[in-house]
Amino acid sequence: MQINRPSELLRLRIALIIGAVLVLGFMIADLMLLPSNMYQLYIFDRLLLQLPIILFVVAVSFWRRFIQYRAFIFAGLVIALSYSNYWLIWVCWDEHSFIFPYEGTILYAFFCVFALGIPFKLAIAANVINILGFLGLMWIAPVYGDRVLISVAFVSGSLFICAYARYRLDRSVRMLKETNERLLKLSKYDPLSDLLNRRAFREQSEKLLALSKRHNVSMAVLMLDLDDFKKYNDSFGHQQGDEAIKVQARIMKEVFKRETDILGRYGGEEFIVVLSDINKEQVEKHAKALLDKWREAKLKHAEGAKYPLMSCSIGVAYAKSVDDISIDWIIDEADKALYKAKEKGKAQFVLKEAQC
Ligand SMILES: Nc1nc2c(ncn2[C@@H]2O[C@H](COP(=O)(O)OP(=O)(O)OP(=O)(O)O)[C@@H](O)[C@H]2O)c(=O)[nH]1
Repeated sequence: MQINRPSELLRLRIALIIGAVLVLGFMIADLMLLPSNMYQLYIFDRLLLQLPIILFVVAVSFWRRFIQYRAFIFAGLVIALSYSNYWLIWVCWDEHSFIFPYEGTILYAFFCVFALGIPFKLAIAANVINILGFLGLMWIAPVYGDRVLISVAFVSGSLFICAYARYRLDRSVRMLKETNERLLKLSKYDPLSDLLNRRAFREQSEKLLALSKRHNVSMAVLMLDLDDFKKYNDSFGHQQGDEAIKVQARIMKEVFKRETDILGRYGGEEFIVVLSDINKEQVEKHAKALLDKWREAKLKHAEGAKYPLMSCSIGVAYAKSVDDISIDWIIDEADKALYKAKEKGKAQFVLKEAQC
């Protein structure tokens, strides 16, 4: 699925600014807790280290490849913020014997992983680096005394839960996307032939007609119908009939390969193709190719069918100019041509030059 870049960028910038405001908000609470001789040190860490780091990332967000690399940048951000916090904990303890709380590390991790959206694998990597940093800090400066072990367990446990929650969330989002794609496909495609269903076909052909009108190009509609299909079904069974429908769809896909070609299942054994910007000779060539491919398929027909091999009849409506035509009208013209092809003996095509 394609992400909407401008709104995603804006959302991330707002999240970063909220992060910066939270750092400032926590400063007020922390300053009430800290002895005044540590203000300078604390303000240095928050205003001259952490805040510039966040603002640097805001500035980097204007880089044109930011969206592509954002996960790595945010992983770097959470590591930088956590290590600046470790530095503060260490200096507070080393120079002032003050026990600075470690909870900020956990807040940074949850904020960056969930609000900024660091994906699971990078969240694991960043959190492992941060846990190792915390272990190192406790090794060189056992700030929390006999609570060191429980502090290490609390930080490691919280960062692990953070990464695991990200894993679950990523998995749920992935499953939701897959389900959505499946539902979208089901709502657009006929499951048996894997061609567009009637509704989706109509939508797309209306769009193609509008486009053809704008560019003043031609349009053709081919209506295909399997010959004596009732007899085939009655002889070989419905399931075998379904196989013949699949062969028809395969043949259509082999013949019509342009991105703009619209292929649909119009009804039971009726199929439809809409082509744009094409000349009459090319359309005739395609119709012949469809008939040839049926001959090559050599699908034995039922006893009593007009031909020994399965075939289809094709009605073609060709409009050199589409200025005044509607999709219903040109389909109707193709239907009339199909009727003629059936009348003339089936296994052939009839082309009608459509003029309003
Ligand atoms: N197996 C199968 N048969 C289908 C499906 N949809 C429609 N049919 C059958 O298609 C047959 C269409 O029969 P008719 O409309 O009488 O046309 P026909 O026998 O092909 O005769 P002509 O069109 O004159 O050549 C019917 O027997 C339907 O049951 C389907 O999805 N699967």
